[in-house]
Amino acid sequence: MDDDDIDLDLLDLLRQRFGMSNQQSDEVSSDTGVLNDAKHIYDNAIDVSIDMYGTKAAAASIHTAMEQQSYSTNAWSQHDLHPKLSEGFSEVDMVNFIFTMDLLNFSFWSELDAESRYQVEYRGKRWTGYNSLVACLRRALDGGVPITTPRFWSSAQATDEVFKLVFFSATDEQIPLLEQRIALLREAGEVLNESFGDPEEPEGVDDAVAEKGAQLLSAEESDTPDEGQLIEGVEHESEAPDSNQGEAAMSNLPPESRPAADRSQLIGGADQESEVPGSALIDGAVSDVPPESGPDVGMNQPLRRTERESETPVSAQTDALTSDVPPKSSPASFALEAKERKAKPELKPDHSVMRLLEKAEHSAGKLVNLLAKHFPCFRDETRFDGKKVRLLKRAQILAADLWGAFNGQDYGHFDDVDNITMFADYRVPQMLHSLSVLTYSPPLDNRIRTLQPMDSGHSWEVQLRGCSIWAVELIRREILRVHPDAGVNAVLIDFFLYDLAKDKERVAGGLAMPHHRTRSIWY
Ligand SMILES: Nc1nc2c(c(CN[C@H]3C=C[C@H](O)[C@@H]3O)cn2[C@@H]2O[C@H](COP(=O)(O)O)[C@@H](O)[C@H]2O)c(=O)[nH]1
Repeated sequence: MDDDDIDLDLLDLLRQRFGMSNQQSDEVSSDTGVLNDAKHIYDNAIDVSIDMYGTKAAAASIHTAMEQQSYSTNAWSQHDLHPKLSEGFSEVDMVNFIFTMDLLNFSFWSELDAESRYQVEYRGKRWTGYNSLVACLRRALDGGVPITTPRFWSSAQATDEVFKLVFFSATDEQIPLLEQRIALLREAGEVLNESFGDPEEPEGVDDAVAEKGAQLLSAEESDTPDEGQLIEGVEHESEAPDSNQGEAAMSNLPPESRPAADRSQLIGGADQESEVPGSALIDGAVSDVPPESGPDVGMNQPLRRTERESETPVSAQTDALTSDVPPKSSPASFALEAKERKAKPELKPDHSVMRLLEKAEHSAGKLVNLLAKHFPCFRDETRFDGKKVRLLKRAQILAADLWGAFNGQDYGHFDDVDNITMFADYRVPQMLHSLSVLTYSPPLDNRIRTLQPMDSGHSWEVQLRGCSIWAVELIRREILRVHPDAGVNAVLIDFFLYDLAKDKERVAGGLAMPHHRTRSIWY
């Protein structure tokens, strides 16, 4: 071999040494590295620590409560707004809905009070937080906008105005990071089309069909006064404040296409009757909520699960702020109404997300790594103590939501779902602190109590997120140490803690300790 020849073996060795191996371009590991990175953060954290006694007590209480409630993946479908096969969603509809949802599943917290904060009107109720996102998606689908079809996002019909109507608010506050959400959808649509699209499928959305979807948005009047339909025609009640670009853009729309916003119906959520009985605090776990401050929702008082089946689930009631209005028909029946009312545009199914799932070969870890590899917006990584750390919250919750929605079958079947960690958001850390699992240094504690934001990537934020992941891992290990057959994993513990946090927030008017405030697309 003379000097000019490239030593391909050496090149391959170097590529593999520096993680550039072209093998990786075809295959991904099933190891996400998140748990190891969380342990690294915990081992080097100085402002967040994990209390052993609090962790043991929380593990016992969480296990008891989960047993009492037979908490399982079934809880996922008990959420009133989550799409269900039984409602007429096909498998591809479900997969695309969940991908869209977890693409945008971040940063819903608001500086405003319950009445003024961003909220979405759907099925005669007002929804906030995570539920506001799910309500937006369902409302758009009811209104004939193919918001969960990836091909639509980068099509000519998906204008900024259309997106802004999808997320339009029942108050003056628009959804946080609206511009970023629109950009993420377009970017993800391009990636899906380029890397996972079906060559036989048309490049863009069928214009005539998408045009009908857009027309439904701006129709002058709907035949049936239907909260579920994107509301058209009525003059926007108030001029959009300058700071609210999204609303301002909408106020530039022709009046007939601006969403109505009848804010007179808003009823404060906090003074709503509590559905969930108050209950003794969790044995052994000291809560931040002093007893005299009113009933707290401990974990040993099972949520009235039957109510969750028949009524808006407790975790969603925080977000249902208005008077009862008979819930809107489900998308399946709406589709029939739409056929009578207008020719509901039938978009050809977009299988690109399904192809992405097939590439993961029923490995949640591979799916998470594929998402991080192909989609910058899922690449939830940062640096801590001089080391790159991966947290991958939305990539992991996407795998978990599929697992929950399909009850671990079909497109929700993952052989390694137990390797998925807690999802490092802002809600579960708050719950872990209120259970005395996480403790904070005085300056961090003060920063959170005084509602001062912290930058994305700040050491405090990374410690909160990493230590939360590790704390849930320790809770999982403790439950299985005492109850080897408990059948819990970090996903179910996380889902349970999130739902519990929402229940406590609804019943106790918010947890005594607020959550940390970072405006971020990562969680
Ligand atoms: N760790 C964790 N974080 C979660 C969820 C969920 C909802 N999951 C549903 C699926 C199954 C469960 O039963 C839930 O019904 C949303 N979030 C995050 O919280 C924040 C929103 O909070 P708030 O503004 O208060 O709604 C935001 O960062 C959002 O990404 C979860 O489960 N775990």
